[in-house]
Amino acid sequence: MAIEAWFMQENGDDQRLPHQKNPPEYVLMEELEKLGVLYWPLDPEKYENDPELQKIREARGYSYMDMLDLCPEKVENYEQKLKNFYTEHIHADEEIRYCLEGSGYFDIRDKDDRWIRILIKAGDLIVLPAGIYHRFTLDTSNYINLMRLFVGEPVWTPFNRPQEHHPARKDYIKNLTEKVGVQLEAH
Ligand SMILES: CSCCC(=O)C(=O)O
Ligand SMILES: [Fe+2]
Repeated sequence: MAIEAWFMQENGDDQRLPHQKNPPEYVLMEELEKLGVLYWPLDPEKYENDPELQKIREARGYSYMDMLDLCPEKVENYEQKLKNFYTEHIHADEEIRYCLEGSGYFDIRDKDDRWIRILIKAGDLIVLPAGIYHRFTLDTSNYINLMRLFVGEPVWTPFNRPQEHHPARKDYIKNLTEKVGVQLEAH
């Protein structure tokens, strides 16, 4: 199964709706790859003892892992956390999430600063590169259970936009410029 992604139609509607354009404009994995996104489809039933997951963790140094079961009973400051997740931000490191149950949307900015909405569902392991502007929302299913991975001691700190002088942002832009030859405007 491939990952599903599309350019967003931004309007004032509920963030949990798909926000597809009419007609829809889908984005292929190869375009996401150019933006630095990585993706593996895995078997979520096997997550506790999955040689494929193990291989990825070893290859990329993902030594740390924990679970984020996004429901109001299990998460402190649930509403505030959801708000923070949907505030456009970057991190100094990769954001690595493996969806075990439920689903949700990761929105990322493309090279022209357009929002691409990525549907993440059970079995999807996704890596967002350090320095990419992004945000996250639940979808109308209102539930997701995620594995969080990290290289070494985890740092989850979000840096809200604008962050044009953040080293991770500068590095990201530099890589993107070299890779696809685009010049991003500072915002
Ligand atoms: C719910 S995981 C994704 C949210 C996010 O972008 C983050 O935690 O930094
Ligand atoms: Fe994030």
